[in-house]
Amino acid sequence: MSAPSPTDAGDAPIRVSGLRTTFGDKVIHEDLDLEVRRGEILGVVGGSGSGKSVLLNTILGLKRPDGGTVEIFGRNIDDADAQADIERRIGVMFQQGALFSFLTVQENVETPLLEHAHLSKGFVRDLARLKIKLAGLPDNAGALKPSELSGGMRKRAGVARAIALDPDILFLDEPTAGLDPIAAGEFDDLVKTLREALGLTVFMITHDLDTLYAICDRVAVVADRKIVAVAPVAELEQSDHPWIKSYFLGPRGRAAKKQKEG
Ligand SMILES: Nc1ncnc2c1ncn2[C@@H]1O[C@H](COP(=O)(O)OP(=O)(O)OP(=O)(O)O)[C@@H](O)[C@H]1O
Repeated sequence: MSAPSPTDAGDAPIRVSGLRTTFGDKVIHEDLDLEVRRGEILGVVGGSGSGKSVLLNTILGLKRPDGGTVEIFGRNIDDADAQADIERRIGVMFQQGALFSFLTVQENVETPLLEHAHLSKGFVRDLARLKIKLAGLPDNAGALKPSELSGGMRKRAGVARAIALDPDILFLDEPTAGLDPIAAGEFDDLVKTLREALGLTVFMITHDLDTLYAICDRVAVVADRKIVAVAPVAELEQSDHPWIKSYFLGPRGRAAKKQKEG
């Protein structure tokens, strides 16, 4: 068996160790550890203000840690030489899709391809069309501006842009927030299909219990400034941690479990 290459971090493409983050005197994370396994869909949950978005921003290199390390594909995100490679191999869909409002969907999806891949204009156009289709949007969606899309379609357009460069990791920030249950279920199906079709590792912040039950292999719980548990939902249901207990065994948690079983 050949040794793994430096960019091939065994089965943990994301590894966070001993993370400390602060805003002034306020400590958000202290000694936080998290490993995301290759090919899994990891849901990240936690109470409002527990630090999920700050964790995401720190992993993405948008916020500097005050202590500890973040490695993506086995390389420290602080390593200037690794940054371009890491950036090219991850896709991010922020809440609402974060699309450029003055560009069409097609142009939004072409943007990362034009920035990072040295391809002909015609090839970029065809690739963008393919990603739009993969994200489950109809052919005519490419010509529309984000304001002309429904909330669900906007999120799909955000996904199309996030997968433009064939990333290894897809980060999703509350992807089903604001969608009706049918659109949310369809979005879950899309994430699962893309994971299988593209071999993605998915890191997804969500409040949506249905999503956790439907598609997440494991769920990481942010509480008490760290990750207090990472496990499949069935295991978390047995946890004694007060927040986890109230989250999974409260009325909404029970309803989501019932729907999954039904
Ligand atoms: N730019 C900032 N300056 C100061 N404090 C901040 C900043 N960004 C976040 N915080 C604080 O960090 C803490 C964690 O915020 P974060 O947005 O990560 O929570 P969250 O778990 O994503 O919450 P929610 O589920 O409500 O989105 C909060 O107390 C928040 O007020």
